[in-house]
Parts: sequence; structure tokens; C-alpha cells
Amino acid sequence: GTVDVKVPLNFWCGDRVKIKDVSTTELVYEPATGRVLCELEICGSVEVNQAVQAAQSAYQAWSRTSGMERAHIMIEAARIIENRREDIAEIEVVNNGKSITEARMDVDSARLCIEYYAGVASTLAGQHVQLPRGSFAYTRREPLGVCVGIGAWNYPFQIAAWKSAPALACGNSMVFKPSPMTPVTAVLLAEIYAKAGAPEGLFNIVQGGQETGNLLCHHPDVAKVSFTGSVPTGKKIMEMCSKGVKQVTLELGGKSPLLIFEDSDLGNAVKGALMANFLSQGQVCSNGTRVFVQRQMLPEFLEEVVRRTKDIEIGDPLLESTRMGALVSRPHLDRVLGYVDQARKEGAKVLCGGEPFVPLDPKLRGGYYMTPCVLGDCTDDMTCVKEEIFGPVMSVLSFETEEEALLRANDSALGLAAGVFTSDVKRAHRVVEHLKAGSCFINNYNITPVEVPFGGFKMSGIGRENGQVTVEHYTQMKTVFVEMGDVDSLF
Ligand SMILES: NC(=O)c1ccc[n+]([C@@H]2O[C@H](COP(=O)([O-])OP(=O)(O)OC[C@H]3O[C@@H](n4cnc5c(N)ncnc54)[C@H](O)[C@@H]3O)[C@@H](O)[C@H]2O)c1
Ligand SMILES: C[N+](C)(C)CCCC=O
Repeated sequence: GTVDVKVPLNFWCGDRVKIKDVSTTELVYEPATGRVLCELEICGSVEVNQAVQAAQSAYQAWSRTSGMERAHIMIEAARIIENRREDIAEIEVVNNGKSITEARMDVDSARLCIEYYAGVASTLAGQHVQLPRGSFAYTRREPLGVCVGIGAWNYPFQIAAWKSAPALACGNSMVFKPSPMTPVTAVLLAEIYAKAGAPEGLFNIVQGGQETGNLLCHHPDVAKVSFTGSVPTGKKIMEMCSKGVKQVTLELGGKSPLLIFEDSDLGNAVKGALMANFLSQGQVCSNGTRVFVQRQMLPEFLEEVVRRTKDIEIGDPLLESTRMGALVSRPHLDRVLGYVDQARKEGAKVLCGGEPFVPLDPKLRGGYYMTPCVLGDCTDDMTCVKEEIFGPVMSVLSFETEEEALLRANDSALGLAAGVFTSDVKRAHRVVEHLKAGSCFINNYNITPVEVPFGGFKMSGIGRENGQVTVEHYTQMKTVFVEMGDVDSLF
């Protein structure tokens, strides 16, 4: 309730940039209080060109450094993040509304990602292939050039790190555009890279929404776009990139299933369902919002999950005891509450929550809070079961057999994540083999160690973030043929 952001939030050529003759600004709100946090200066074509140019010139030198040289700077950036963990987490809370406990975990994930790719940078290597008569070929893994990152509002700092770390490790430079709702922390990462020794223009921030994003995607000097956000926007990004045959990574939405079999450990299954639905006020792409529970276990599961959901402490996200903060905006809160109303009308039973929540502290009264909700008696045709709500709303469904559960779980155009709880090890692996999802969890949910690839099947996306595979998404392979004898000409 006391923070006013007055410093410029755009960043290129190694410094924060105040836009000359700014033509468009947007208000940014503090979700916990509803106060205006800052007036965001939006980048147009002049500013986008400046940022891309800065990235282009940094790329010339950076792409010729060794992996070890890049690793050195990235390790220093990770060290600075570790030292600034608390202040980055606090400002993330102010801008996003999530609890301080979760914000600290996001900052840690960002740091670990940069550390991990610092390690990967020095392992990048090609292959040597022996050919007849002493001739040979070799391959080079070369960077793509200027990469663009476009982020969603639910994990602002973490997304900026998950995109920049592999891009920079592979020798690319980046222009990153955060969501205009959460513009404040990505620029801290830009400052940190610069302080760690990154050349001017290596990692730049342009602020804005759809129009700024369009300018970036169409820019002729941009080689690749890595996007995190909704499916409709992802389709537009892919279409724009097709004009320049640019590579894309798309991390899109989900409506993921969580299958709980009757032989599961009840305590762990309930904890898993809570982790699958209520992190970050339910605003998580990978959330397992369709919770299928085998019929024999349903009564005890519901009793325990509702009891624990009612116990979730909601309120000031900066307090250590708070487990659920504010949703990101007033319109988004209204949209989520609208889904609960519609679920009720379509026959679901609201077992708890789903109401606006007004904290006692007067400074929080304008914040965007709601009570976490569990919906019972859900059926597959209900809107709450079919559409991504992106809020703290768990839909519980029951099932009889494994075959039936798999058919229903896979009946979605999306395929980001899926989970299974069971004590039968054979069943666990059989089930995940059949689940049509990019990230599957057995007896846990929503953990994303940075050394493990993350991404979706079907309309949930293209490409992967994290893990070694990302190197393939941020480099291109050159093959070089070397003739050691004479040319065998047919002419
Ligand atoms: N799979 C993942 O890793 C992942 C992670 C987080 C969020 N998400 C998804 O993101 C969505 C919520 O985030 P959101 O509301 O910010 O998504 P969104 O699609 O509205 O916006 C995402 C970003 O795209 C920008 N944008 C919007 N229109 C654009 C255009 N035409 N051209 C270029 N850029 C454009 C926005 O300004 C923002 O920076 C949910 O669907 C969620 O599942 C996915
Ligand atoms: C760290 N989480 C909670 C798995 C979130 C991954 C990124 C998606 O929104």
C-alpha cells in the first residue's frame, strides 16, 4: 500500500530508458490493495527498433564468446539474484499479488535456471563425422540471433529468467516484453545481467501490450519468438512469425487432469490436489483443475480437500502466514467469480469458497481477493470442466475404471500437464504412457525443477522450456563438409 514506482521500466543499451515524447501510457495496479502502482510508458515502433538494434549489436560480440565466458557472467547474475532474493520477491508480490512465500520460490527458480544454463553453456559442442578417403564433416551449434521473449503476468520474474537463460547461454541476445499488468520485475533482471558483466544490449526490456508484441514479432531483425500466454494469443504469434519463417516456442494454456485412484495415500492425494489448484491463486498454466477421483475414495477425499481448502489463509500477500494473496486484476477476479456462478447454474455443487473476500485490514479493502473454491458433482460437459478458469477453482469428478478415466482425461484440445496418484507402480506408468500431456506427474503435482523439460502437447504449445532440450530451440545446426581428396566430378 505504500509503493509508487517512478523509475523507467524500459531498458536497452545497458540502462533504464525514459521514452521521449511518450504517446501511450497504461496504469498498473497493485492487486493486494487496488492502488495505482505506476503509469507504464508503452513502446512504439521507434523504441522497439532501438531495443532490437541494441540487441543486434550485442549479438555480434556475444555470439563469438566461448561458453565458459558466457557461463562466467551468468553465474555472477545468479549470485546477485541470490543476494537480492528478498527485495525482488517483495516487489513481485506488490506487482502480482501472490504470497511472499511463493514469490521467493519463483526467484529461486529464476536463479537456479540461470545457474543451470551457465553449466549448459560450456557443454555446447558439435559432432565429427568420418567420411570416405579421410574426408569428414563436422557440425556447429550456432545461435539464432536476436530472440524475443513475451511473457504472461502469472510468473513475471521467473518467465523472464526461463526465457533469457537458455537464450543467452546459447549465444543469442534477447528483447523481452513482460505483460503490461506486471512490468516491474523483468527490468530488475536486465539490471542484474548488466551488473554481472553482460554487454550493453544483451538483454533488453520493452514495455507494452498487443501492439508492442506485434511490432516485435514482425521485426525483420528478430530470429525467434518464445511466448508464454494464452492459446488465442499463441495462435496469433505463430501466424505473425510464419510471415518471416521465424522459429517459435509456445507455452500456452491448460485444462489438465489429475487422476486419483482408490489405492492412493489419501493425505498425499489431497496435498497434491491442493498444489495442483491453488498455487498463485490458481493462476498457473499447468494446474490440474479436472480432479478425477475413483468413486470409492470420493467421500473421504472431498471431506479432507474441503476441510483443508477452508483453512487456507487469505489476505495480505506480504505476511509470512498468508497462503493465498490477490488475483491479478479486478476484471480477472470478476471473470473467475463468473465461472463459479455458471458452474452453479449448470448443476455443480459449490462445496466451499467461490465468494469475493474482503480482508479486515482497511488498506486491503480494494484488493482482488476471493475464497478458494471446490466444486463437486461436476460432469464433463460443464463449462468449469471444459474451459481454463485460471483462478482458485477445483472441479471434482468421479470415475469407476482406469480406461474410463483415461478416455475422459484425454478428451481436451489442451495437453499441458497431467497427474496420477496411486500406490500401484505398474498402473502409474501405464496411465502416464496413455496420458496426452507434455508434463506428467506421478504422486506429486506442479513441481518444475529447471533441469527437467516443461511444455505442452496439442494446443498447449510447441517446444520446451528448461532442461537440455532447450538448446535445440535456441540454436541452429550448421554442417560443414571437408574434402581431403580430389573432386569426383561427373562432368
Ligand atoms: N505453458 C506455460 O508455461 C504458461 C505459463 C504461464 C501462463 N500461461 C498461460 O498464459 C495465460 C495467462 O496469461 P495472459 O493473460 O498474460 O496471456 P495473454 O495471451 O493475454 O498475454 C501474454 C502476453 O502476450 C502479449 N500479447 C497479447 N496479444 C499479443 C499479440 N497480438 N502479439 C504479441 N503479444 C501479445 C501480452 O501483452 C502478454 O505479454 C493462460 O492461458 C496461461 O495458461 C502458460
Ligand atoms: C512453477 N509452477 C508452479 C509449476 C509454474 C510453472 C509455470 C506456469 O505457469
